[in-house]
Order: sequence, then structure tokens, then C-alpha cells
Amino acid sequence: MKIFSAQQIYAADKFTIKKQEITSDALMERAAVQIFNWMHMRMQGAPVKIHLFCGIGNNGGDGMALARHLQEHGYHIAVYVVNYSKKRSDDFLLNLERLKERKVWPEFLDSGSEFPEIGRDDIIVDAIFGIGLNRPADDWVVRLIQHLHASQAFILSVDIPSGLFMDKGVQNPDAVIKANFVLSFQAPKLPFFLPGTGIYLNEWEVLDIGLDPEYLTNTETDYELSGKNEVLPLYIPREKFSHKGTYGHALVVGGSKGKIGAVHSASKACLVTGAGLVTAYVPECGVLPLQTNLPETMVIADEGVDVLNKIKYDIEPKVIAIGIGMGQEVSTIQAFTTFLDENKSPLVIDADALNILATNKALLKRLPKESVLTPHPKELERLIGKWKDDFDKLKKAKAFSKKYACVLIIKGAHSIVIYDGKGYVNTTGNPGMATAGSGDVLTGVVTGLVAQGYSPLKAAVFGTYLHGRAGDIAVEQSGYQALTAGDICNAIGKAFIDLFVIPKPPEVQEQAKESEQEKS
Ligand SMILES: NC(=O)C1=CN([C@@H]2O[C@H](COP(=O)(O)OP(=O)(O)OC[C@H]3O[C@@H](n4cnc5c(N)ncnc54)[C@H](OP(=O)(O)O)[C@@H]3O)[C@@H](O)[C@H]2O)[C@@H](O)CC1
Ligand SMILES: Nc1ncnc2c1ncn2[C@@H]1O[C@H](COP(=O)(O)OP(=O)(O)O)[C@@H](O)[C@H]1O
Ligand SMILES: [K+]
Repeated sequence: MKIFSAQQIYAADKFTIKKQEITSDALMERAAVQIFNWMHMRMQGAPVKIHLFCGIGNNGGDGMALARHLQEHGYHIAVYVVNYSKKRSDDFLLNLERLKERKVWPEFLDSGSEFPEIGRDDIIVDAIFGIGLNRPADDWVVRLIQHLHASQAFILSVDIPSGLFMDKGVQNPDAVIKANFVLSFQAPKLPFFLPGTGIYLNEWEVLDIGLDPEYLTNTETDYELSGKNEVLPLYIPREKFSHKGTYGHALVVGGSKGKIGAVHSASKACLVTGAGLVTAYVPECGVLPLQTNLPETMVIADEGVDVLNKIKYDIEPKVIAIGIGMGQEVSTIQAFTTFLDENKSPLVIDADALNILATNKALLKRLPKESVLTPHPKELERLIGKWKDDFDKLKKAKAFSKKYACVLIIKGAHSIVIYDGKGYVNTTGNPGMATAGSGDVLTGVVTGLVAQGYSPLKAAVFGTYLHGRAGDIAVEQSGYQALTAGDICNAIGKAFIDLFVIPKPPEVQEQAKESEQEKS
């Protein structure tokens, strides 16, 4: 699914209005009807008080039009105009008039107003600012937002939580609505997925308002979401007359005394992702534990006992993962430098190898093209420098990826794969995965895919999806707290199987759940 910028959404509006020969007000009406239907289906006429806070632009216009539909269906509403500017949009004014024609008189709020009382069990519709926010909100609007939060009522935001910018981070946390639910038009917005802005919403859903498919299909976006629909076409089926040689030999280089487990996790993940052969390359101290605990992998010992000193081997791997648990001893840095000079295989680079690259930036030039780098936020900062906000981070990450022709996986709640100026935002995963070693598993998964012939970009996008999906499957058994990297690894097979499971409609899922409960 594409993630459009504000400018692209405005252009889609224009295109749709022209092509479908409709007015802009008709498009607003579609948006309002969609929100109304969504609410009506859940509320079924419940006599809960609904407070609609509407700005003076088109987001406010959506709120006004929604108020009309709620009123027509007998809902208990109170409508407020958050009068932050004299420049009201035409469609806002039109919908304000329509409301007045039905004898609904909104209360106008400005800097001198006393704010309305809101009950804890009421519902707030937040239609103050939409994607048109372009400067900080006035102090009194910030106070209003605080007042809404203080009520503890459920907040449903229209399109985007008011106060979030489409292209920059949050400067004043008090000036942003914390939405319980966001109903966003046509496509989700980038701030929903970034750590500094995604915290302002709990859940979101997209409502189709019929923007023109020609525009939506033909417009290239800077970001897209990677869900099942997007990764399924990447899957390479296994062939009947294939053999282990078909699926590539992966080498996993890393480990140091006390950190051999990282190599174990990555090597196992690489195997269960489908690599034909996996060899682990570790210091001498890692040979016995690996041979004992992971007999399916081969092991090559470095000349160093506790740390890597040489990185010399006589195989020709299809791909090499390097850095996990490796440490940064002087001899290891030297070995890594020489390795980069001699290496011919594609690389997946993680952990200490990233840290060594960050402190010796000249080494970055020696990476083969399309190397996959998998930094967590701290490692990323060491590589690209500090950032102002998430948007600045993405800009810097894109510049870095371009400069060194590498694929970056920015790990996080929504990991984002960056390559060739584009970002692929992952949709799977859960907070249970914030646990030691889960990154090592990701490295193994991506390496296992490259071994089987996936391009580095596809391996990064598909691997990040599979890794998160495995975490989601495993957490159903373990719960968030008890989830371990090993559980994620053990569920990778199920994540593959799940690719081909057609989701049941929600009512069937509900019935299945109920009959499960009855059985137990
Ligand atoms: N295709 C779709 O998705 C559809 C989307 N629709 C809806 O339209 C919404 C976008 O509407 P919008 O462009 O009118 O902007 P909105 O967010 O209402 O802001 C209003 C204006 O306020 C101003 N302003 C900005 N910051 C300010 C500040 N801090 N303090 C004071 N003023 C400030 C700024 O105007 P300025 O003063 O800069 O000229 C801005 O234009 C979108 O989110 C969705 O809900 C549907 O209706 C139809 C189809
Ligand atoms: N809150 C979260 N939601 C989803 N995925 C998460 C979350 N926290 C961490 N992860 C995932 O877990 C992995 C953690 O990697 P990393 O920090 O390198 O762990 P380690 O170094 O211990 O292996 C990443 O793939 C990241 O995307
Ligand atoms: K809003």
C-alpha cells in the first residue's frame, strides 16, 4: 500500500474532482458518510454524547458534515467550531450552513472561550486540524487539546490526530491530540509509523473515499507499506528437483567469548529461512557450543580463541552475515578490514561490524554494492549522525544509502527498509520482540533469503516482514514478556505457511473464537 505525501493527496483530490466530474464538496461528503457509517455500525444509535470539535479548514468541514449525518440519525451531538483563523474553507462554510439549516448551532470557541464540559464516557470527534497543519497551533488551541485529554473521553480523530504534521516531528507534545482511533482517508499517513509521532495514536483504519485509481496507481511515492499483499509476490517457490546447492551456502561470521549465542541465533534463523548450507565462522571458543547445539550448521574456527583475529576460510559463500556478537578488539577490527579488502560475496552487516564501520567511515567505501546494513537506532546514529526528528532521520538515512549504495534496515516497531530513495515500512512485529537477540534472528533471516537468490532489497523487505510475522505468531503462545529470540526463530516456518493462508472474514473469525472458548 502506498503512503502519499500531503501534496500528493491534494493532487489526487484535484485529479479525482476533474476526472469524475464532481465537486470538492461531494468528495467531502463521501469522507463524512464513510466516517458516519463506521461510527453508526459500532454505535447502533447508542445515546452516548458525541462532541465534535471542528477546525475551519476541510478537516473541520468533514467534522461538520459528519455532525449533520449523526444528527439526522438521532445521535446526541454537540458541535464546536475551533475558530483559529478567519480563513475558512469554502466546503467548511457550506457544511456549516447545512448544519444551521437543520437548526444545529455550533458553539464558536476562541482564545477567550470557556471550554465545554466533557464526560469521561462521552466521545470526542477530533476534526480540528488535518493534513493542512503548517505551523504550531495557537496557545489557546493547545489548551483546548489539553482540556480534551483531561476529560479522558474516547477520541476519534478524523484523517490524522490534530497537531501532527505530515512532514516534521512534534515540537510541543501538549499540542497534539492523543487519538484512541484514527480514521484516515484513502491511505495511512507516514507519521503513523514513526516512533516520535506514532505514539499519538493507538489504532488506525483507512476509509476508501474513492480517489481516482488511475492517479493512485500511477503516482510514485517515497514510502510504501509492506504487508502480506506486498511481500507475497516476492516469494520464490521451492522446486521439486532442487538440492541444497540450489539454495545457497551462507557464512555467518561473528561471536566472541560470552557472545557465541548471537551466532547461534543468526545461523539457526538462516537455516530455518531456507538456506541450503550454513557455516558459522567463530573464535575457537565457539566451536563446541555450536557443534553441540546446532548440529545442522558447519563450523570454522578462527585462529583466535576468544575473539576473531583473521577471518580466513576456503569456501565461496553465496552471502556472508558479519558482525553479530563480534566485539571490537583491535585484532578483530584489523581482521574485519582485511576481510573487506578480500571479500567478493554479498554482505549482511550487523552489530559490531556496523560499529566498526561507524568509527572507520573510510571502510564504508569498501562494501560491495547492495550490502544490507541492519542498524538499531543507536547503531544508525553512529552511522549517519544525530537527527532532529524522524523525518530528518529518514532524509539522512536515504542520503547514506545513496552514498554507499547500500540497503539500510532501520530497525524498530515499524522497521523501514531504505534503498534507492525509497522507504518500505514494515507492518508486522510487536513489543514482545524488544528482547535480546531478536535482531540476530533478523540478520539470519535476511541472509537466508539472499542465499536462496532473493535480491538484497527483496530479502530485506521480505525478511523484515517474515521476522515480524514470526514474532506475532510466537507471541500468541508466549505473551509479550516471555517472548524470546528463540521463539521468533522457531516460528519462522509458520510465518512462511501463513503467507498462503487466506484470512477469514471477521465474523467467521469471531465464530471460531467463540467455539474455541466454548470448548475450553
Ligand atoms: N483526499 C482527501 O484525503 C480528502 C481530505 N479531506 C480533508 O481535508 C483535510 C485537509 O484540509 P485543509 O487542507 O483545508 O487543511 P486543515 O488541516 O483542515 O487545516 C486548515 C487550514 O488551517 C491553516 N493552518 C494550518 N496550521 C495552522 C495553525 N497552526 N493555526 C492556524 N491555522 C493553521 C491552513 O491554512 P493557511 O492559514 O496556512 O492558509 C490550513 O489549510 C484532510 O485532512 C481531510 O480531513 C476531505 O475533506 C476530502 C478529501
Ligand atoms: N516494539 C517493537 N515492535 C516490533 N518490533 C520490535 C520492537 N522492538 C524491537 N523490535 C524488533 O526486534 C529487533 C531488535 O533488534 P536489535 O535491537 O538489534 O536486537 P539485538 O541486538 O538484541 O539482537 C528488530 O528487528 C526490531 O525491529
Ligand atoms: K484531525
